[in-house]
Amino acid sequence: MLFLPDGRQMKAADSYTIREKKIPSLILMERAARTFVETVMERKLDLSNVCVVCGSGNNGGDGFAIARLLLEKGGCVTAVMAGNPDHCTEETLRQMELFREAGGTVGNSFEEGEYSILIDAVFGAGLSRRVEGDYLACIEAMNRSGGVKLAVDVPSGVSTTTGEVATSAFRADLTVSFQCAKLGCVLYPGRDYAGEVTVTDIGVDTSVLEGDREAAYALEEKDIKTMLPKRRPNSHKGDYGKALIIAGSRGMAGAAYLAALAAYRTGAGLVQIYTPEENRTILQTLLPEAIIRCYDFFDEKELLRLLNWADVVNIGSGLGTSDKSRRILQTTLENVQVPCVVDADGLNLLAEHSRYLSRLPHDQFVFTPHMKEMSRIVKKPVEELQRNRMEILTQFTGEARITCVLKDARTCICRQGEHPYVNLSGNAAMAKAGSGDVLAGVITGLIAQGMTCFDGAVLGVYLHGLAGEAAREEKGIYSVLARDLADAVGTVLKRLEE
Ligand SMILES: NC(=O)C1=CN([C@@H]2O[C@H](COP(=O)(O)OP(=O)(O)OC[C@H]3O[C@@H](n4cnc5c(N)ncnc54)[C@H](O)[C@@H]3O)[C@@H](O)[C@H]2O)[C@@H](O)CC1
Ligand SMILES: Nc1ncnc2c1ncn2[C@@H]1O[C@H](COP(=O)(O)OP(=O)(O)O)[C@@H](O)[C@H]1O
Ligand SMILES: [K+]
Repeated sequence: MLFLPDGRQMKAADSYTIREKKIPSLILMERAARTFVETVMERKLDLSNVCVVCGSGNNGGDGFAIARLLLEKGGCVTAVMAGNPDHCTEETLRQMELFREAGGTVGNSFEEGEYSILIDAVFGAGLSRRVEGDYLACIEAMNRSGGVKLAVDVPSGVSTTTGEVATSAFRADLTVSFQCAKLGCVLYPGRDYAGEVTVTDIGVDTSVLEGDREAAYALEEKDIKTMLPKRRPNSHKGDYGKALIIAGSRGMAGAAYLAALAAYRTGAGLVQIYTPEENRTILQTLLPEAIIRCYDFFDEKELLRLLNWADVVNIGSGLGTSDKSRRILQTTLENVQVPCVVDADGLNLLAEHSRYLSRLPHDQFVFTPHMKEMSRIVKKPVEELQRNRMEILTQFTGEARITCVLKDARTCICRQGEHPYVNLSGNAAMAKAGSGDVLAGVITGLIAQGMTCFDGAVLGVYLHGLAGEAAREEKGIYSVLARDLADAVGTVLKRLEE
């Protein structure tokens, strides 16, 4: 598992390390600079005309230390103090002095031009407001200049909390981040400004973040094995859960198919689809392994019987928003006693009838909205959600007390009392109809096998992204279909088995 702290959280970890581990700030700075320069040397970059632009905070201190170490490597290096020297931190002043003692010169304004390497050490994790005035002009001039562009810790101008760029930010080819990638460098648009992100170990103790429920995590491939439900030799289908998929409407049999297929591919023992009568033949043909139960009209008794049968329910993919669908959703939300994944039209109906939210019989619900569906639920524009996704998601899950998977190129998963997760797997091949139905099916399949709603959601999203990577490998970024994703879940799980 990786921490993805924002600036405040990283500062807390830095301070903890300085205070409790007795590692002086100047030593951490020296380590940061050394690992940065190691990265430059490993990549055999041209040191013939290096410019390091420094701010007055500790990011600037890193910059001066980097300038000095590159000078020692034989580089031709100039440094620029872009900030107000009177506001320099003690460490930054000391680093500037050391650079001068080593023979370096410090300019006081950045000259636009051609460099072999241009290093941005203006702002790091301490950015606290919009970049304006001389700073803005400096960053824009840096962006117009030539050379390999490297950012120290964070590209200046990117919010470490949201990834937002309020005015402008440095456009890096490579960002060398210390100890952890910062949250804002994995969320968009910050991700685009950061370029490639590499993380170096400078010995900051991040254990203090374990106690901070706001600090975000990301899964890594090595985490999956311990999380995946086990399959025992002496077992039968009943041991891996009965999943009820309430999905599909006229012309939308595919959504039910994809969700059910994905639940099976993920390992669910038995999948039953509840869908309109006209989908019977299609689904029976596409997925003979599933039980197909069909309806012509709303039959409350039958629905309650099915809800009673299931170990996990998945409702909403392609369900439609007719009155019949609404009644099915309402009955399900009010009566289901097992974990329940609500997707797509289930969420659209819920947004129209927000009173259903206050009547959920328990907290074992997983909502899987994409940005537009979430905007309908929380009644905020998509742009606001994109700018401030974590805060809005945290507030929503605090009030609704459910697990919520907010889907996007960087999907975020939240539940009150848990660390939020940001998903780092997947790619743009997945931006295609039906991908979300597959995700709902994967999460349902994991919960069917006994995972909690939150763990099933976190792992499901990560696996779904890995499946996207495997499918892209085989079919290419343009041609992956949602059903390839469901099949690729199998490829990924098999790889993990080996
Ligand atoms: N001991 C530590 O805390 C360590 C810090 N490190 C480096 O220090 C950085 C964090 O240093 P700081 O906390 O000093 O923060 P920064 O150097 O990122 O910047 C903070 C300074 O910029 C000002 N500022 C913030 N936003 C501004 C804006 N939009 N316009 C104008 N001024 C603005 C602040 O008032 C403050 O003076 C990290 O990113 C990392 O590079 C590393 O050296 C490792 C150790
Ligand atoms: N560019 C991308 N990078 C990574 N994942 C993506 C990208 N685009 C889409 N996805 C993933 O694909 C899924 C799309 O879901 P959704 O929009 O609900 O599709 P649908 O409703 O058509 O099934 C989500 O899980 C999302 O995270
Ligand atoms: K920077």
